[in-house]
Amino acid sequence: MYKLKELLMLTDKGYSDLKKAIAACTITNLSLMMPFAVTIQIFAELLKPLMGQEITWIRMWFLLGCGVIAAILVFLASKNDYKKTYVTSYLEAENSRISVAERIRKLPMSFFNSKDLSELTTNIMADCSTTEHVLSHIIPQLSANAISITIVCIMMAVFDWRMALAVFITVPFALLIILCSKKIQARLSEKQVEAKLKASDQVQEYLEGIKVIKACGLDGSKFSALDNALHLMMKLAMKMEVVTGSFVTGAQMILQAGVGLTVFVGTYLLTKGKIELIPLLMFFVIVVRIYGPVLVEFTLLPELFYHRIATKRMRTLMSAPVMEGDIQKPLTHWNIDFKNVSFGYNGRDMQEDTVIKNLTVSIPSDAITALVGPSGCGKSTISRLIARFWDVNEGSVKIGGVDIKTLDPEHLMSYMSFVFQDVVLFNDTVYNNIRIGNMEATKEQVLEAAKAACCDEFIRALPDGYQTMLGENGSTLSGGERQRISIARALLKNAPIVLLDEATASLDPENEALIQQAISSLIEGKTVIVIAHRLRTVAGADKIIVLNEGRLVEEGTHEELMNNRGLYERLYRIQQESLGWSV
Ligand SMILES: Nc1ncnc2c1ncn2[C@@H]1O[C@H](COP(=O)(O)OP(=O)(O)OP(=O)(O)O)[C@@H](O)[C@H]1O
Repeated sequence: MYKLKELLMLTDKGYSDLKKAIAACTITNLSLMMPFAVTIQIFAELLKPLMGQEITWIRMWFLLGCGVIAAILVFLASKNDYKKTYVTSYLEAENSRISVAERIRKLPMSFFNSKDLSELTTNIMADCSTTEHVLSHIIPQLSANAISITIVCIMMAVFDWRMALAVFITVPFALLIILCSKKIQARLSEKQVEAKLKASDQVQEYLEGIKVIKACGLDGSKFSALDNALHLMMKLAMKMEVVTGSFVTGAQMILQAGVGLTVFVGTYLLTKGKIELIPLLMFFVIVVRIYGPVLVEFTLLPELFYHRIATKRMRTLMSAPVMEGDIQKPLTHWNIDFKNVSFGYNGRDMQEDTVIKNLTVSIPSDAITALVGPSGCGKSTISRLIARFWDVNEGSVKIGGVDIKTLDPEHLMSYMSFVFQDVVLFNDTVYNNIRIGNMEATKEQVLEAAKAACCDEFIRALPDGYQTMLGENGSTLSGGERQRISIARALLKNAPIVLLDEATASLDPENEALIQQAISSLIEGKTVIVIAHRLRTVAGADKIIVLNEGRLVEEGTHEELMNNRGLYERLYRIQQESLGWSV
């Protein structure tokens, strides 16, 4: 049984609930035998005239009374069974969804580089639903049926072992067919799951890229890729049904042969005078009744095989190593030091993919530091390393002298605010989207942050003001408005380190002025790291770090770097010249 807990990836509570559910289901199954036993007794009573005996009416009334009591007991057992199986399985599935989401939150970004979104969605939604289904509809019924079938088998064998043998002899053969099909079904299930993932990937890509698809006239080719993926999914689903159906039907046929066998053996024994008519008739009734639960077992088993694939995927996710570091030590200084840092998105083994190369640089506290350099030189990567979205492969990043690898990632995050160019807004109210910055903030604080980020005016003009729903990723707002909401969020967080990545790059001058004003409130008295392409926007920074191909090439103030006449001066000059261009 312990293996079952591992196999189904259950929590301790889930496992103990499953045991209760199996017990409840077994009780229901056994209680269902009571009306059946009463029916057989009534049946035997009714057949008495055939044997030249009289019906005992007192006994008949007694049996009817027993029937009513049995029906009440069945009702109570089913009610208990329902509560124990369904309610607890839904709770367990909810728990496993939460633990998967929690795990995902703790995984390093490198994990997400190798996984796509639809696979993770499948992990959280479909795999947990499979667990839900297996816990509510499969395991308790399967176990309870197996227990009650065994009890009936033993009882029948005690009564007449020859007849019991005739009834049950076909069961192992039919079961063998189901077990033999396990490998084929598992292979097909895996293919089917892959096809489903591919199809949901295609649907997602099609919907996300619908603008580009239309603009570039890709409807035909992109749609045929989607069409093919959906067609493959349908084909595999049908194949799966046909294969599963064939095995189950084959097993059913063999099992049903037991009815004929029982009649044959029974008639033989009757003619030889080795069995009475009434017990024989009882066996005939039982053989029809008992094959029902056995058939249910055969249809449930393939579903259990399928569940193993879902748990395999969940197991991979749950065993992926989380980010190291659990120190919650409060940080008091905000100077950031990179020492001999090397980093590549594909890990330390892929030397040719190294993005940051042996970088040693300091970012002073309570000052504005700009990261500049040609596109792809690693500016954003450095900001990701500071936030520990990724861990360095070599060297160290220290904040206030503490190696951030030793810190709990969530604790570290509490010291940082971000403003990125692509703002993520949630399908929630404007108010809640700002409050995400600090869930403990009061209403006044939220409004104050919105005002400081120049959002208040446009938010009040929205149909429901702060309570306006934003739609998916705030699609109803302009780029500048979205950006200001993200600044309000960062302001509310009031973290000592602020990372700004190209925050004003794609905005018109009016919006840019508003955002500059919002940013000024945000960065006041903070350790600020700005990533900028347009060098004139960072000319006033306290320190400018110039990178090229992942290496530090220059550092200093704007004046110092201009005097150096190096890469910075060259990039600055080119940008100034381009300002004079017109289209
Ligand atoms: N998630 C990722 N996985 C693999 N490689 C990545 C990833 N993100 C960035 N890179 C690569 O790392 C290198 C540096 O990227 P980065 O975004 O840090 O440059 P950047 O200087 O910020 O560029 P830009 O100014 O164009 O935004 C690039 O070659 C890029 O292709």
